[in-house]
Amino acid sequence: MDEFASIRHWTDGRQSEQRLREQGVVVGIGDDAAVVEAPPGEGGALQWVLAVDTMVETVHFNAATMAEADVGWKALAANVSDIAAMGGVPRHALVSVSVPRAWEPARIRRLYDGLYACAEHYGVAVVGGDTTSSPAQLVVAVTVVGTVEAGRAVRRSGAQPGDAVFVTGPIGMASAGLHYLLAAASGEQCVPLAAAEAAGTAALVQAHRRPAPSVRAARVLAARGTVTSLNDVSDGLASEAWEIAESSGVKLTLRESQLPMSGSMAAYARRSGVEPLEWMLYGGEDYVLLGTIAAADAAGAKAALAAEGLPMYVIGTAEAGAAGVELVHDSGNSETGRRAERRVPLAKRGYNHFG
Ligand SMILES: Nc1ncnc2c1ncn2[C@@H]1O[C@H](COP(=O)(O)OP(=O)(O)OP(=O)(O)O)[C@@H](O)[C@H]1O
Ligand SMILES: Cc1ncc(C[n+]2csc(CCOP(=O)(O)O)c2C)c(N)n1
Ligand SMILES: [Mg+2]
Ligand SMILES: [Mg+2]
Ligand SMILES: [Mg+2]
Repeated sequence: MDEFASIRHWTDGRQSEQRLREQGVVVGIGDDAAVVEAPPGEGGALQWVLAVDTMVETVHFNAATMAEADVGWKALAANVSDIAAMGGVPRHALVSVSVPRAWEPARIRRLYDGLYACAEHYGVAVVGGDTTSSPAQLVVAVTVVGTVEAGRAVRRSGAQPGDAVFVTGPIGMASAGLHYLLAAASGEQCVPLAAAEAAGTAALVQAHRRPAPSVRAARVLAARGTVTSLNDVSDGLASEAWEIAESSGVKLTLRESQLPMSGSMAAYARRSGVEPLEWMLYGGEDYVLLGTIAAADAAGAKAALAAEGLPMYVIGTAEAGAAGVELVHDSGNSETGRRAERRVPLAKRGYNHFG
């Protein structure tokens, strides 16, 4: 199959006319560039929200950790997560794939199975991309275009002293899943989900392979007008917290006892002799949101999300002071009343491509 036949094989007839119409697609896959209608805002102008993120074989995944469809899902999801982190709605995606010569077109077709599944889940129209060969590794770069109500994008820089700090889901699971997958890997085979089910790590593996960005939660939160900053957790909680702290000029104090830890992660950490806090603070790829909100609205926001079946965990506070992040070790025995609190500065550490 040549390049053009391959592109058709991967993308032809994958999305309904209705989805494309809904996202104002005038010219989709098949011309020099896509053309989409500038969406009219409901009750006000919209602004564009643009993001691109790349996944590279051996850096972001390998043959054992993810199947092709997982790579497709996650490549789009990582971008959808960045749009969510601005309070926006993801709409259009451009997909660039650089394919090793040894890869059959059927493998990329499977990548598109996952990518289109994610696109459908979040209402995104895939409108184009680019295709090249690659000397060795697969590279997937996805660009997502979204919209946000004019002037309402939620930045990293708005956190105020007194705000509550929150996350929209458990953290550390994706990293624990990766730990399991790397340990369970044997040869070039993708570790089957059935093996993870038997090992009690299926939820962790799925968190790693199929992250579910908090678009809905971000929209509910942003509409309240009380959320002062948002960041999605790609490089790890500590690293993202540092970004908010530095760009907002505040100190974030996180309470260890409030960090949402999944039961399966805690159980797997115990079994494998790993300190779970390491995954939660420095693991990354959670694609939940970390943010700050006016303290007076924290309970109201939590209730509004709960009404939609969405979690929100208050994990700390923003304070005046030198930009930085502190962790309060407060996981002492609350029954005996011995809660010796210890504050430690949190290292500005996380996944770093050049670190
Ligand atoms: N090569 C580049 N050229 C121009 N801008 C870039 C480049 N790489 C990153 N940026 C910009 O730098 C900022 C931070 O990018 P970064 O990729 O760290 O954020 P992120 O996408 O939220 O995190 P992650 O990639 O870890 O998910 C963004 O505004 C991004 O658009
Ligand atoms: C095989 C394998 N080894 C290591 C990792 C861990 N990892 C890679 S990139 C990244 C941060 C997010 O990426 P980015 O900053 O590019 O968005 C993390 C935590 C993995 N997923 N697979
Ligand atoms: Mg990025
Ligand atoms: Mg981000
Ligand atoms: Mg990163």
